[in-house]
Amino acid sequence: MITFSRPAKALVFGTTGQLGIELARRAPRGVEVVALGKDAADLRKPASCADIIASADADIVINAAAYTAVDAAENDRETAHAVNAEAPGAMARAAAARRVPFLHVSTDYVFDGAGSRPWREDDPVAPLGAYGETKLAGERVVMEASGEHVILRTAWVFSAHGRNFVKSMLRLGAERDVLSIVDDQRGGPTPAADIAHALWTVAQALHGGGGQSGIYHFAGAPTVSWADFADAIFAEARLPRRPHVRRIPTSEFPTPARRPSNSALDCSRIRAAYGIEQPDWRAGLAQVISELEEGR
Ligand SMILES: NC(=O)C1=CN([C@@H]2O[C@H](COP(=O)(O)OP(=O)(O)OC[C@H]3O[C@@H](n4cnc5c(N)ncnc54)[C@H](OP(=O)(O)O)[C@@H]3O)[C@@H](O)[C@H]2O)C=CC1
Ligand SMILES: Cc1cn([C@H]2C[C@H](O)[C@@H](COP(=O)(O)OP(=O)(O)O[C@H]3O[C@@H](C)C(=O)[C@@H](O)[C@H]3O)O2)c(=O)[nH]c1=O
Ligand SMILES: [Mg+2]
Repeated sequence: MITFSRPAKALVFGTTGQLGIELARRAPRGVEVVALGKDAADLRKPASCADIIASADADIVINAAAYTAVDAAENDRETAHAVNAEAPGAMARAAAARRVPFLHVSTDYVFDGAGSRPWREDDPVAPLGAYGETKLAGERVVMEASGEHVILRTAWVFSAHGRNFVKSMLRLGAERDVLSIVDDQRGGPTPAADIAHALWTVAQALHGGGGQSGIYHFAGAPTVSWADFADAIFAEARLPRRPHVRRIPTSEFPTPARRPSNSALDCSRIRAAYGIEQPDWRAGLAQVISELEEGR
């Protein structure tokens, strides 16, 4: 468990999502967490989120809220832009005015997925869809606020809560003998618990006066395809019968939003700056599945 050397008050936006839940569970010693759900802070109203920061007397602000429905965003760009870009911008400016660090989360979907080399933080961005575009716009306004900030780009997040690929596979796997899963999109599945730990580590460093602002990549290892990930899920889960994963190309699984083929993130910068290692997602997967099976 992380311990802060001086007491701190952390304002966390987002309580019901994968990351919001894990941030609350892993709150470091010495940190008072004030977590705000949509009822208390609606990111569709950026100015009201900024007002909360302006009057909160917090030492650190973490944004775990976002519009994450990748396909729905294609037809709901305005809402996605308000939540993923305008609100984080307003929040970052309010935090900067109070000289408080702002921690924000972004995505591998800012990249177009070309090539096979893991993406570095300063590689060219070119999102393929509305979700990625609005998240990229969010990164830019957070940086332009010019306060102390860390933007953690992560990928393929999973946990026992919320909507994610692991839970989708367990649900579909209980219903079908064969699942067709894309095998030509590769990335690093990332346990939400490990992202929470990384963010609290960064928060501790910034609060203690160390730590460098900027964008950092943080995703699980090893890099796999969605089909590989599905196989690993079925190997770990205790389903009555193990479904067969049929490996298909993306062309056989049409979706409203395009996804990157290569989503792998090079995570060396955060190791150098903060000593944060890439987690092995297989350990996190075992934990998430046992948490889900205990809950049954
Ligand atoms: N999920 C993934 O695979 C990935 C996620 N990310 C990023 O990581 C971060 C955390 O994602 P994750 O925890 O998985 O997301 P979830 O979809 O699990 O949770 C999103 C959270 O945002 C909240 N939210 C949505 N709209 C609003 C709004 N208008 N006002 C206030 N709160 C709102 C939701 O609240 P409610 O439930 O009430 O709607 C929920 O608490 C995000 O920045 C996301 O873009 C990056 C890469 C991959
Ligand atoms: C359910 C299903 C999905 N798929 C494919 C579709 C897609 O390419 C891939 C994963 O599906 P999902 O809907 O979970 O993926 P998606 O919602 O695109 O997940 C993304 O969410 C956002 C928020 C991010 O930031 C990304 O990092 C990424 O995690 O698997 C199949 O091939 N077969 C299936 O039966
Ligand atoms: Mg999805």
